[in-house]
Amino acid sequence: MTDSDVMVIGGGTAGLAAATAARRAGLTAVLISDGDPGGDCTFTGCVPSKTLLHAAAFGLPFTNALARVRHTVARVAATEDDDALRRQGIEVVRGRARIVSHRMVSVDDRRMTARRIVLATGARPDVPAVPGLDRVPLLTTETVFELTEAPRSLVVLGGGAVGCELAQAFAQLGVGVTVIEAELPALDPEASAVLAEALADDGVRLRLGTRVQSARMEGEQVLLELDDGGMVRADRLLVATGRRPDTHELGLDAVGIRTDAQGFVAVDRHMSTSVDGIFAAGDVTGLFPHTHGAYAMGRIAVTAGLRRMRRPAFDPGSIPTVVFTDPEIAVVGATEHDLAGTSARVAWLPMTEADRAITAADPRGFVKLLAGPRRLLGHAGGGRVLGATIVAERAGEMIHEPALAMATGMFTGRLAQAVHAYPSWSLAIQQTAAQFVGGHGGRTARPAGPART
Ligand SMILES: Cc1cc2nc3c(=O)[nH]c(=O)nc-3n(C[C@H](O)[C@H](O)[C@H](O)COP(=O)(O)OP(=O)(O)OC[C@H]3O[C@@H](n4cnc5c(N)ncnc54)[C@H](O)[C@@H]3O)c2cc1C
Ligand SMILES: NC(=O)c1ccc[n+]([C@@H]2O[C@H](COP(=O)([O-])OP(=O)(O)OC[C@H]3O[C@@H](n4cnc5c(N)ncnc54)[C@H](O)[C@@H]3O)[C@@H](O)[C@H]2O)c1
Repeated sequence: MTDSDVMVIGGGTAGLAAATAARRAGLTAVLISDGDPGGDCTFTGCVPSKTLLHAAAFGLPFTNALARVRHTVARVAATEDDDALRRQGIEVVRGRARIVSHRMVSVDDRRMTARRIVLATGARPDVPAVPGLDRVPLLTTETVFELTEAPRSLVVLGGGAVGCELAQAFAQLGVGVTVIEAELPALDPEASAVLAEALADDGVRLRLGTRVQSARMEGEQVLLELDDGGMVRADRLLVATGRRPDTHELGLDAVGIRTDAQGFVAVDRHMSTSVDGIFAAGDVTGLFPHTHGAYAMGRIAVTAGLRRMRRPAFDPGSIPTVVFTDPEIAVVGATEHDLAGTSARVAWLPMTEADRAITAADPRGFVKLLAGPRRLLGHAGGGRVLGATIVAERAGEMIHEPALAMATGMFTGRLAQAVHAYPSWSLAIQQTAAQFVGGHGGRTARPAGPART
């Protein structure tokens, strides 16, 4: 006899999704959380960063913007606190869990058993091994939202999603920001170019293709020496160079759970780890480090074990990602450089030709759709959607149409036929898709190749 059907370790998005899915399936669920339920997304990730971006774009002063962040975090956290979970029948245990055996977990002196265990312990900021970095005061996403006063200057190490979003927000709040990025992210190069220009327009200084060699304090300021011979000084340093799995003292070795080279827990498509009865979901797997991915994985970690046939599986292929800068950068599926040299075709529409962008006086960006031949039918009907990159003020909303087309195997001709409202941002999707089945505004689809317009 076990204490519960499902025991979830970690109260972030993946853990909450798993516990809720268990209850919906009529199973008993225990959620072990070492902090307030909500995890990274609510307290140190999506919610504070998107609130800050919004407050900065709205022109709030720094202290008001950070106060709004704290207020918003509290509001969201209240929707998923212990009481809210107990009302759903989820037993919440506070503390740091450790796996004892493939059916048993301990929290302090308490031992609990379950038929199924879900690891959803997330990830933490990863600070690179740069000489001197361990001796300078630095901010990470776990501390940056606690600032109460604006620094005059901020250097951001890492120009990924965190680096770009927070650099833009801080710059708009009046802080002098420099971003140091070793390698350009694997975005469509045209998307990177628009983003770089937008950041520069907001006053962000970009030091691309360079690494930090050493760090030290000089008076009150942090001084970073770069491998291109340059130096950057700033009042504060934000390290945003990626994340490592939070498996510290979790006891993975006790039961032989396999991890990859970076320590992320290895799982199959059904979120099963290498140990029978133990599943993993969310950032701790390193599979798709976004909240909506964590949510999907958390549900699958429970529901896949309930079925023998047509078991739910995690397929990140048609799940979009959005960087919430201004303009937004949204991507689903393949990019053009992924498909260069294949029989795929690409259609491109600059937002300068999209009436909604013109009326909004923000014609930055473009829509790029990629389509490939279908079996037997080839490019008839425009081919099936293989990917999209959209850069636009509302790209994060527009991307869901090509994402849905991918998930349902729709061909681009259908997107072109569906009458879109004028002048919506999404009309640009119809106009781009029309290039696969005739043309739009003198533009027609061309073979995918090295990115060009
Ligand atoms: C600044 C920032 C902005 C972001 N913005 C976005 C965005 O806009 N959109 C998006 O999709 N994603 C965004 N993300 C990513 C998103 O926050 C994560 O992908 C998501 O929160 C991961 O959820 P999770 O449940 O896997 O992990 P987490 O939310 O990290 O939850 C894991 C929980 O488990 C707890 N825990 C760990 N070990 C134990 C243990 N042994 N016992 C008990 N509890 C334990 C942790 O304390 C934590 O509370 C952002 C991230 C950051 C840092
Ligand atoms: N909108 C969103 O969905 C969103 C927003 C923020 C964060 N996130 C997620 O949160 C996680 C963390 O984001 P992140 O931006 O920290 O990680 P990231 O992996 O997205 O980017 C880290 C960047 O730092 C650079 N870098 C690494 N070491 C460096 C060094 N020594 N010097 C200079 N540059 C270096 C890398 O080249 C990379 O571009 C990611 O998984 C991301 O997907 C998502």
